[in-house]
Amino acid sequence: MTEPKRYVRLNPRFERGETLSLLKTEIAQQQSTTDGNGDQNKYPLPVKWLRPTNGQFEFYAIPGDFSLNRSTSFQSGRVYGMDVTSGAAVLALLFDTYDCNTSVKPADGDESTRDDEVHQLRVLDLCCAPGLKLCMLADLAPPSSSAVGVDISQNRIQLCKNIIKKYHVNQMTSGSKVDVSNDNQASSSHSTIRLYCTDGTNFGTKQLSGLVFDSNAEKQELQTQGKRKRQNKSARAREKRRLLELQRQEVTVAADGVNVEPENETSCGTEPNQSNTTCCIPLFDRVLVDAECSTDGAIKHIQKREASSKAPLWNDSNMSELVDLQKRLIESGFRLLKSGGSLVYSTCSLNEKQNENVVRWLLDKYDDAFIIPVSFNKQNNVEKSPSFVEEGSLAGTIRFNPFTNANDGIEEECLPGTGFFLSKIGKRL
Ligand SMILES: C[S@@+](CC[C@H](N)C(=O)[O-])C[C@H]1O[C@@H](n2cnc3c(N)ncnc32)[C@H](O)[C@@H]1O
Repeated sequence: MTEPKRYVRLNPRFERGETLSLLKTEIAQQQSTTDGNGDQNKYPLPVKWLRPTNGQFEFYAIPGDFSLNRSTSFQSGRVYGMDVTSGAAVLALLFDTYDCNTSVKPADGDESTRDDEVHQLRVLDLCCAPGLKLCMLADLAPPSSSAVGVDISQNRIQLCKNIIKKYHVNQMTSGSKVDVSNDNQASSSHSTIRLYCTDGTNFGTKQLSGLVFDSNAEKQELQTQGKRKRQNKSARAREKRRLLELQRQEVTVAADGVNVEPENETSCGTEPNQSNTTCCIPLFDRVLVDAECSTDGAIKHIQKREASSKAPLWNDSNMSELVDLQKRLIESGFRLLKSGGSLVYSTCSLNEKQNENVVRWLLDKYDDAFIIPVSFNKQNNVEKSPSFVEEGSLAGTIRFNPFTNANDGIEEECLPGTGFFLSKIGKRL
């Protein structure tokens, strides 16, 4: 099996030209120390089939054998190592120009439109760790939006925290560390990110708990403790108190009905100002359910499994448990979605049971759920979708198939690094 394709997404906090030029130099340097075929000059190569946002490409292909971890571009937080398919899920969730029935047809370099250009969004990522999609959601949502990430795994949520600190909290301006003395600017122009370590299948149904990170609180803490890397005892206690208070406020907002329509819709479906509303949190405009899956589409996971005899094999019994978890996750995400909002369900599996069948199950159970067909063929100067983008067995759903025989050079260069399924689902008003 060949090296899977690899991609980076540029961190918008840095000047793009500088980042691309640094990356190009680093690719050339690594290449000169290995037996490359001299073909590396073309990298980093923009991924054209994913339409640019704000006139700028989001993703660039890099050589499959480039050691990203060792590069300054990566270590300094200028680039995220992230597959294009993950980007496709985030863009489909935030931007309606990927919807098949939208009339918006951007011209070359035009800005993509978001259904809700000016208003801040409340976004939920129900299986968020390690957090690359969550970071992208927070980067591309309108200013002052809030992004809430939930994950059941403590280890993975810790990883997620570190990634958010690296890319969001420590770096707010071009090429420099965050100016913690200017907290207003920092918190008003970027999305706030909160992380909960808890079970996504029942998030919001009972007393809210598990808030482990808030990006604004983290910035304030940086301000208080300066550049010290390790927190002392009192800083940890202060952080704990602050998070508990923020968690309490998240619930109070819904219970008091402070946020007028449509925020007075709550996850418990109860009206504001009723005494039993303390268990409720405000619903979300957008929800991502990037569910736990068998990872059979991910080339690097396949390679790992081939190399290890310990990797779990899927049988009827654990597969049906997995599908059951996926159904509970998608149902929970749909319950937390506002009417008129949209949800993306995705996996890095190409197995119909974990994909189309889970979505079919939701559509059968909820009359107000419907598919919003998505397409990636409206990108610049390209009339048809790349051949590795296929429609799933359920109309309007999308599969990225990296095992396709790409039929032209450009497609070949920008084949996804993983098999991936995504479906966009709306909730009727
Ligand atoms: C495919 S990964 C998510 C990747 C992530 N969206 C990203 O882009 O970095 C699936 C995640 O689901 C989490 N998970 C599994 N069961 C869960 C549950 N019941 N509630 C919340 N998260 C869960 C796993 O810990 C894992 O981190």
